[in-house]
Amino acid sequence: MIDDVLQSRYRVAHKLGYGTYSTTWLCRDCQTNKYVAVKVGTAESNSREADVLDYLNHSSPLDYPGRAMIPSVQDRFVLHGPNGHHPCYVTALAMCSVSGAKDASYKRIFQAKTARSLIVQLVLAVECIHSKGVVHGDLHTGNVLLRLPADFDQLSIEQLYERYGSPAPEPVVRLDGKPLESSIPVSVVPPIWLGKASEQLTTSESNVLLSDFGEAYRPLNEHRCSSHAPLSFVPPEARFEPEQGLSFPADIWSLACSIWIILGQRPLFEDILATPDDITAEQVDTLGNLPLRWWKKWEARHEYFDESGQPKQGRQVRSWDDRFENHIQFPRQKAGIPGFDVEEKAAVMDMLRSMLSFEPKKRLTAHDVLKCEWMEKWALPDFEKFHSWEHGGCEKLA
Ligand SMILES: Nc1ncnc2c1ncn2[C@@H]1O[C@H](COP(=O)(O)OP(=O)(O)OP(=O)(O)O)[C@@H](O)[C@H]1O
Repeated sequence: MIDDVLQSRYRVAHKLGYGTYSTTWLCRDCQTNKYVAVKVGTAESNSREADVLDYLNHSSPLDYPGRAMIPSVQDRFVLHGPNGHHPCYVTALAMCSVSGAKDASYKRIFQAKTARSLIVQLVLAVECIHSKGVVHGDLHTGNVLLRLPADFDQLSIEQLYERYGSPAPEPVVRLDGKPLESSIPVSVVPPIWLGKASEQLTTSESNVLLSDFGEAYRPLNEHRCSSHAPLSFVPPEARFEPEQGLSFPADIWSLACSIWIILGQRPLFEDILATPDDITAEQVDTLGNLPLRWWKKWEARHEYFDESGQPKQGRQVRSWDDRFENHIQFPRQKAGIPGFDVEEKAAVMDMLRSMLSFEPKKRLTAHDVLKCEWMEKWALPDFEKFHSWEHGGCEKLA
């Protein structure tokens, strides 16, 4: 696939990564001399994601600042291969995801100004899609991409390889030694890494693209009762009240969990080897009692709590405040990266607490989040230093 030219236009330079239903390739657009990402769906997969992106980019209102963080579909086509028809679409190339930048870092922390700017952009993006009646449905930091600087396009493919490494194909072999079927590629290429470690990312480089709209839905037209987001980002109503259908507040829960991990080092609800019951217990430890109807429905509650709702003896319980200290402030201090003062901590905790109400209807909307004290006093000013709000969108200044 490397070096192929798709549609007589997109030269495949490297692989960016893959998911369940697609592989994304780094290509050079020979018409514009710019790099792009070409997402190639698995055979016979649908083109829903590109349809959602087209809708978000072309439906009114057009003047939401968050539209700048929604990728636009530059081109669409279908490739025909031995496995069938593959829907493809072309978007801007990104550097890496927010979670990728953290994974590339030993410290796993963003500078405070960078974190604030990333959060503003993520909330603006969510406000924009909600205003158009769309729920993202899979919000987490792996789906928050960071744009590349414009001068990246000046690199030739040779210079790209010199700086980031050439593709290194590895042969595909069957463990039983038999020959490959004709539908299997003879080699595969490990993805390129264009990103940076989280603490090295400056505010002016922190330009967000919200990606992966494969799970997006319009709650007014479609009943969605499950969430495919990673376990620690899944809203509790998906577990306790799926029959009610998920809606915009489900994104707000996942948005709060994403904000937490951008501010600190570790997720709000620890998900390593966790079961859905472990996550519910973490949520109760952090946020207090579940609504009674959910509490009664939760069969495993006796493993974590006694009849009066007190944590079982010997179980380590970490409060909301402990988590802020241990997940956000202490790792920052240890990494030598400034944390948040008492006043800012109170404002950010207040905002997150109101986004993490167990009752979906009581959660803030994305629009409300933008009006919170923390946003107005701390986050928006940092964001505005590097971005302007002109032209109905938001453009990078620096
Ligand atoms: N525009 C882009 N620029 C750079 N990298 C990208 C771009 N789009 C996707 N990627 C990378 O490609 C990989 C696959 O992303 P993709 O959104 O296709 O799948 P996913 O979310 O990992 O999985 P799934 O298809 O199961 O939802 C990820 O590592 C992602 O960071």
